[in-house]
Amino acid sequence: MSEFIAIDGPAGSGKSSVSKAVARSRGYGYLDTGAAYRALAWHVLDRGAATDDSDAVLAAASEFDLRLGLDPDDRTVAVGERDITAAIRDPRVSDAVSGVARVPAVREQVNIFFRSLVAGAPYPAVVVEGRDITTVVAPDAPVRILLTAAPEVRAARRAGELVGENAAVVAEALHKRDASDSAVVDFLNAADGVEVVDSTHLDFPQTIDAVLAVIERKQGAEHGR
Ligand SMILES: Nc1ncnc2c1ncn2[C@@H]1O[C@H](COP(=O)(O)OP(=O)(O)OP(=O)(O)O)[C@@H](O)[C@H]1O
Ligand SMILES: Nc1ccn([C@@H]2O[C@H](COP(=O)(O)O)[C@@H](O)[C@H]2O)c(=O)n1
Repeated sequence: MSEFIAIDGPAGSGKSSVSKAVARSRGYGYLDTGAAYRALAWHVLDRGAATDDSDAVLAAASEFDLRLGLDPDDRTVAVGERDITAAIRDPRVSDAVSGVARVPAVREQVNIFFRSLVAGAPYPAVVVEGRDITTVVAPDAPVRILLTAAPEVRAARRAGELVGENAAVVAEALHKRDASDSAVVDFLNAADGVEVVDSTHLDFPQTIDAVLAVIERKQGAEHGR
């Protein structure tokens, strides 16, 4: 049975890039839970429905053959035989994804999927990142981290990734998604026992080191080292 390393935080805080690097460096698995929500949003749109129609979302979720692995070097996401790895990063999906994430039955369904993936993982631990991982999906995980950064820093980092997109439009979309998502789960405040890593003034390697330091300290305490 794999151990959860639970990481949550707001949009653009570095959850996926930092978690992946941490998983690689420790030989752990990596689970991008946002990819599951994005894949479902893509699936709803692909069926010609809207993600603000919760009946349509539930119907799509009942016929949702999601394929998502734990290898930090393989980000492939598929629904059935269709590879949607790139499509789920499209702004059209980013704008629609909060609609599927606010349906409670969807959250229960994907959480069961996440726990079963980790339970059967061929790794000593899996770095699992998303917005409710430290609080809902794995509240008993030995390592729980809230990764954050100032809103303007997160927006600038995200704008830097999206070549050709207007920085102000990117920032507005990111803040809008945070506002919508934070009505469903609180990923802006650390729950009891959750360590905060604030990367506002850290570069990427320093952020990885800060997360690794928390993991080592927590695992050391857990195993009496
Ligand atoms: N400490 C850092 N310094 C500089 N850039 C960083 C740092 N941490 C992350 N980044 C960069 O910020 C961008 C956003 O990171 P990432 O996509 O991992 O965030 P996220 O929290 O997974 O976002 P979302 O929830 O929207 O998917 C990436 O380009 C990443 O390389
Ligand atoms: N644990 C999670 C993970 C994601 N979401 C929702 O999915 C969207 C996309 O997530 P990214 O990490 O890929 O940006 C996110 O905006 C949430 O709506 C979630 O609710 N819980």
